[in-house]
Amino acid sequence: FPGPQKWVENFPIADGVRQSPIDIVPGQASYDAGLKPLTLKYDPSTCLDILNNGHSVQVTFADDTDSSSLTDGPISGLYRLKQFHFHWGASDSKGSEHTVAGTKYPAELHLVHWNTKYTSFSEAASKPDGLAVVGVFLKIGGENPNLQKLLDAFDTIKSKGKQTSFENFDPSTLLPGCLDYWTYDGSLTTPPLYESVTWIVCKEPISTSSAQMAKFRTLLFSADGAAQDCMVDNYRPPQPLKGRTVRASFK
Ligand SMILES: CCCSc1c(F)c(F)c(S(=O)(=O)NC)c(F)c1F
Ligand SMILES: [Zn+2]
Repeated sequence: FPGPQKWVENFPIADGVRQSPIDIVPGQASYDAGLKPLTLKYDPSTCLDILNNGHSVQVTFADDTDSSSLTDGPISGLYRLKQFHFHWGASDSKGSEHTVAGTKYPAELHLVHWNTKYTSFSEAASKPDGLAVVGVFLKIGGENPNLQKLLDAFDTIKSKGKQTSFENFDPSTLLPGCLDYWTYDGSLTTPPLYESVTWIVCKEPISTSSAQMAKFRTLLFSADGAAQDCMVDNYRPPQPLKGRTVRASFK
């Protein structure tokens, strides 16, 4: 799985006009009074399992009903939660995909939702209005007890392809208190890099501890039996804005 610089060979859209992530420059974002507050309604009973997919740790949700959904904010219609996952660094000095005026956070949470105007996630994933991803930065501060519930499952999903049941987790416990956000049109940040994502990046980070970040780094990119390859630096660097506007939901 080659690094970000090589993706363009197999995925030419890597050099596309609406690639993600980006560096968000607050002073250059335009406040849009028409942007609504986010409505996130998550039902813990839709939480299914936790998986090491070889690129990140992912928690997957049942998306056969509207029980866990995103509405309002910059989007129209209803988007269903499919999964959430993280990106992080080899040290606390890097790891987030989006940056804020050049500042890197140690990690970034992505809550992936798909537009129910389409019949499934996989149909929506390649459409220009198919996905809405809520991004939440993690900063080093106090230990996060809600995050700890995820970390406690990591020993059983250390290597690529490992999966274990993970039930009754409420993803809203990983959201910041303030849901002010920046929004822009972008893409998946891993191949196939589809330009199908309405990005909604929360201004306020959540806290995690350095010890908790170290736990993320115990995961492996590699499968059982293969040479151990620590899962770190699974973030794509910021991409050119190419004339896009970043809107802010707050002054
Ligand atoms: C067809 C992709 C399968 S679901 C998925 C994912 F696995 C992922 F990693 C990202 S990301 O690009 O890394 N973060 C925004 C996504 F957006 C996703 F929708
Ligand atoms: Zn992601």
